[in-house]
Amino acid sequence: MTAPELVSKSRCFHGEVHKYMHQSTATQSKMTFNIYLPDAALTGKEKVPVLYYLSGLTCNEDNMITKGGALAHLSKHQIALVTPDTSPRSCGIPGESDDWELGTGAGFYVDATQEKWSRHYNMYTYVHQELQDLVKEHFAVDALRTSVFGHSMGGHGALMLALRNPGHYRSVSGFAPICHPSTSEWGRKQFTEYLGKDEELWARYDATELVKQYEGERLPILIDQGADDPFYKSKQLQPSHFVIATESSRRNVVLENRVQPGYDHSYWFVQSFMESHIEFHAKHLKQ
Ligand SMILES: N[C@@H](CCC(=O)N[C@@H](CS)C(=O)NCC(=O)O)C(=O)O
Repeated sequence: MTAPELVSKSRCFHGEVHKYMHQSTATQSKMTFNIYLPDAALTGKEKVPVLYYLSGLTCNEDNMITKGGALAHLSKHQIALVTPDTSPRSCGIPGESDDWELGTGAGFYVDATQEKWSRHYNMYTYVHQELQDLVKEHFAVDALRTSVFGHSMGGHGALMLALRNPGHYRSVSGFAPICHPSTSEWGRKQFTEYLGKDEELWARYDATELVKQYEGERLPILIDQGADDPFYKSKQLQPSHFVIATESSRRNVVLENRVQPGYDHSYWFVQSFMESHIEFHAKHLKQ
């Protein structure tokens, strides 16, 4: 695997934030990501646990790492953070950037099967496999201690990745995750476009459908949802569907679901609960 190309490097909270670009096999395009490495990982003294964060619609690799308020807490726990982009970019697909809910910035963490998108839009393989292989090879992270979290579309991506791959992620959490994409406009629109009309295939990427079938190792899950989030109110997120599916199927998942009065969908909300999510992951990553 060719080494990623360093684009920039900045010191921050007793560690460094690096931005890299690399040619991806999964997406057949250049991809960028940021990685925060605490000093222990930079000196090579020890391999540190690693958290992957998946962003929401319209985001790139920078939104969370610049305004999520995560780095001080990651430094305290000596955990690395990887923030990938949310889609391939500038692939030459007709209309790829015309709609903020589709294409650029909206990859939905699936492997597209529809011809228009299938060459490049393979974000599932990219974030779950290719990027993690690359990070493991080039940085001092302990891949056996990996967890995943995310926001909105990325919160769903995190839940879906963890439920599809029992034992791979120690813990998973979401800030206002889309929870049942087969039943909400955010989800149906993108699944139809990327995966076609076969709803059985959708179910393999839908966190609520996946939790009904989960047979893996014990999976700790934390969800925070702002009560004043307009996308929650308009039923794009549907956390209650996920809660009911979890409770009724009695699967090997331990879910803490919290609704936070007064908070909306923005990074003001995300940064308000970031410390609590990192404490949650640190507990499981250090066991
Ligand atoms: N552009 C949309 C909002 C999209 C949105 O809220 N995106 C969330 C993720 S779903 C986000 O994190 N946006 C980027 C940011 O706040 O930095 C609108 O105008 O309603």
